[in-house]
Amino acid sequence: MDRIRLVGGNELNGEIAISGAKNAALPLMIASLLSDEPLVLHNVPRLADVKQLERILENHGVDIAVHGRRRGEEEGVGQRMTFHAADIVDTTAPYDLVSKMRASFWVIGPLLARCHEARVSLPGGCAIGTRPVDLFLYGLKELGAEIDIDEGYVVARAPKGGLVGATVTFPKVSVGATHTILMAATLARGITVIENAAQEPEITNVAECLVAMGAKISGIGTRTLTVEGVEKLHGATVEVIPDRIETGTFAMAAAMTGGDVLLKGARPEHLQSALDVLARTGTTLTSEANGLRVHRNGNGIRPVDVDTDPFPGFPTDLQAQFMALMTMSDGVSQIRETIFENRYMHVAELARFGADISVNGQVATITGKPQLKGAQVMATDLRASVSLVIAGLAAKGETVVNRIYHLDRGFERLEDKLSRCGAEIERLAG
Ligand SMILES: CC(=O)N[C@H]1[C@@H](OP(=O)(O)OP(=O)(O)OC[C@H]2O[C@@H](n3ccc(=O)[nH]c3=O)[C@H](O)[C@@H]2O)O[C@H](CO)[C@@H](O)[C@@H]1O
Ligand SMILES: C=C(OP(=O)(O)O)C(=O)O
Repeated sequence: MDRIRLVGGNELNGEIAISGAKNAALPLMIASLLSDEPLVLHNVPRLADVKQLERILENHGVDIAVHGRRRGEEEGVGQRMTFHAADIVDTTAPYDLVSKMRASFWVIGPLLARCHEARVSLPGGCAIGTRPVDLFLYGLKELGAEIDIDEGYVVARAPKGGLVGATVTFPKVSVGATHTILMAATLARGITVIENAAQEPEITNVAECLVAMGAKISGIGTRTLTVEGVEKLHGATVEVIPDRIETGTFAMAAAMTGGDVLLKGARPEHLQSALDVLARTGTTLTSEANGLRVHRNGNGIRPVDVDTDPFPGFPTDLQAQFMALMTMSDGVSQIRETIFENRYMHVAELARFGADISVNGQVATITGKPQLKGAQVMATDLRASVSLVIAGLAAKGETVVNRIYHLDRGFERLEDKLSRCGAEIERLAG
């Protein structure tokens, strides 16, 4: 299993190109199931999760083409891919494919809408809590689906003539359930109103893609989405938004090591709450025409308290990285994780660097130290893994991060991007 070795202590200086967002690319790829015409996606990141979803879509009969880099295009530019679901040949998403990744469960929406049936294994994904699917099932039932759970599979059937529009009021904000019901509703008969919808930028990216495919959606970017079902969707060409979690991760890395980094292509408005928090730590953030500049000189890191929340709040996917930063603050800070009940797996690993963190229920209390020391650590889930890399970049001496396959699910060319900015970091194969 590959590992990452790094020697901490170097400032980060230079430019990092932000990749396409994993959490937008995945549902956009899934949206291709809704039409028999090709969906072309630009800026798709090269990630293990994208590869895994390709396998799942191919199993349903989707033809996938990756187009080569064009002359004059920068190396490392996102992939341009075509997804053509001319015929859905199989409406089952099997356990061995779906169990590796949470988002693969979302195929249930388009399959049910277009083929009127779906058999999808209960999902996997990062082990950060129980992650139930009750909100998906509630929403699909409201649209008229009949649902059974059979040997670990959700078996869903639409009524004769297909799904029927309805009002779906989520008792809790869910990104995945919003994506799924939104996609399903585009081909349902009549009007669907999704109340208490997630407002994450990735939802907007998908909603705008669906509109480009001929869907009728209003309220995009708000808590209430209204969808007027249409008979058919057509092909479209859509760009994946830049990854706000990758942006925030590198911003926190630069805040921790010090230095001056331009995050090229970043969209600050997609992570304003996280940037506001970073500014309060004493980091200077400047929006520039081609991205976001992050700068911290030798000043200390001020402690800041944070609660995670659905968008536009502070993202849970940046909680671990922010905790890493707080381990070297000038005082005591508290983080309250409100989205997932078990997203503190990195705490025990950060302690190996000498970090002082205690957890009581939802709240982690971090007492900052002037210096961390490099250590052997184990990556536990995607964002936890990168928090260990950030800690290692600032720690004195050598760090080895084991089990980095989690990182490859969500960070494109991480070592390359960091080493170009002066980090001493390498991948050890095997
Ligand atoms: C691939 C992808 O985009 N993953 C993101 C997505 O995950 P994901 O879509 O899985 O997260 P949700 O927004 O659905 O989860 C939010 C909360 O709702 C709960 N819940 C969810 C569904 C359900 O049926 N019942 C239920 O109780 C979850 O357990 C969690 O406590 O949003 C999360 C919250 O921003 C991010 O951390 C993940 O990176
Ligand atoms: C939790 C994440 O991914 P997933 O929902 O696929 O587990 C993530 O992207 O941080």
